[in-house]
Amino acid sequence: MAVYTDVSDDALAAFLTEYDIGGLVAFRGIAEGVENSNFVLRTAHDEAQRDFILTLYEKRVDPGDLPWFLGLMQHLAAQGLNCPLPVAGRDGEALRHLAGRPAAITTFLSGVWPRQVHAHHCAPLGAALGRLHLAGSGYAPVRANGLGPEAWPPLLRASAKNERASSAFPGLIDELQAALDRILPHWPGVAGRPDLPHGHIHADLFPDNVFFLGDELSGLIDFYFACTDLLAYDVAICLNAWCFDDLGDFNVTYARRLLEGYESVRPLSAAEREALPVLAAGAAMRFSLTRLYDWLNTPAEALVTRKDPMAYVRRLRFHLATPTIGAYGV
Ligand SMILES: Nc1ncnc2c1ncn2[C@@H]1O[C@H](COP(=O)(O)OP(=O)(O)O)[C@@H](O)[C@H]1O
Ligand SMILES: N[C@@H](CCOP(=O)(O)O)C(=O)O
Repeated sequence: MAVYTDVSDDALAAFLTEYDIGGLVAFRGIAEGVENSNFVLRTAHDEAQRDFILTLYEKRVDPGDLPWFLGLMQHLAAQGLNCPLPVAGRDGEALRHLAGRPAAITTFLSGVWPRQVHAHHCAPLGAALGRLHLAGSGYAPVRANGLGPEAWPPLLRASAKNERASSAFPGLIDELQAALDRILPHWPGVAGRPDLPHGHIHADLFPDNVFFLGDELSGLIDFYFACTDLLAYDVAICLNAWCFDDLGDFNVTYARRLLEGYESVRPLSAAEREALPVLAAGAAMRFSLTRLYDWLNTPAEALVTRKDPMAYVRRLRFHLATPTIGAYGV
């Protein structure tokens, strides 16, 4: 589920008077997603009906970051990227408050996310990521990645302190510590290592954040982990999220298509290609750590579905055992 905060009819009616988007026709919570509360809102203006998404921002989103996220979506949409466009109220402000939470309305995107990834999804996904990176370059404000390499040791320590860590995941804390010791000294731009191109990255472009209509990619959503970081790290996140099957096996055809799609828009430099194994290991580490933390700290009776950290630990093992870029289809 992802409706953490209920919205009463009266509160919604009062909220909508601040907009010029027509009268309310329908309103329902969306069960998918894990971070925020999302609702579909249908309004009518004269004869025309329109759908919107109402988001109430919850636990992990720092309210101070919301203007950056909404500004980035506005910028990307203006550049022609198909992403949700924040809708301003009559006073020109898109970021407002509802039911005690920061809230915003954005445009509704058509399409469905692929429940099963196939090879034909991967090139369009790569190309869309490349377009996102190019389109983001004109957005001046910067947001550091709060879940980048500096955040990984504290996240691991926080999980290690949890009394259930060793019984739920025997040996995992030590394995992740050993993996961190291998990854961090090789991270681009640290300890005198050459840096790589930076820009605004999505940082969570998993299949559930990418919509398709038939074989056509129709839009990208969920920019609430977006930040300014290594562009190739975003590629590495997608290699993890799109190129492993349900058994945890890496699919090099998917990876090749993803990279070809990306490079049809933004070719990777030789240094970016060389860095793919460590970036992919870092991406697997990031999702292993946040999933592990959430697994240990989400009460079993909570309505949200906990995501399995081991799925990303297995990816991490693959990357650490695969130090050459050939294995990625490069
Ligand atoms: N702009 C949008 N257009 C259409 N559906 C959307 C849009 N934004 C979110 N959704 C729906 O809400 C679900 C959860 O959104 P998401 O942003 O991934 O939530 P969370 O950040 O809480 O994980 C998506 O899977 C999709 O069904
Ligand atoms: N993609 C992350 C969790 C974030 O979920 P989202 O619903 O906001 O995309 C993971 O799989 O661990």
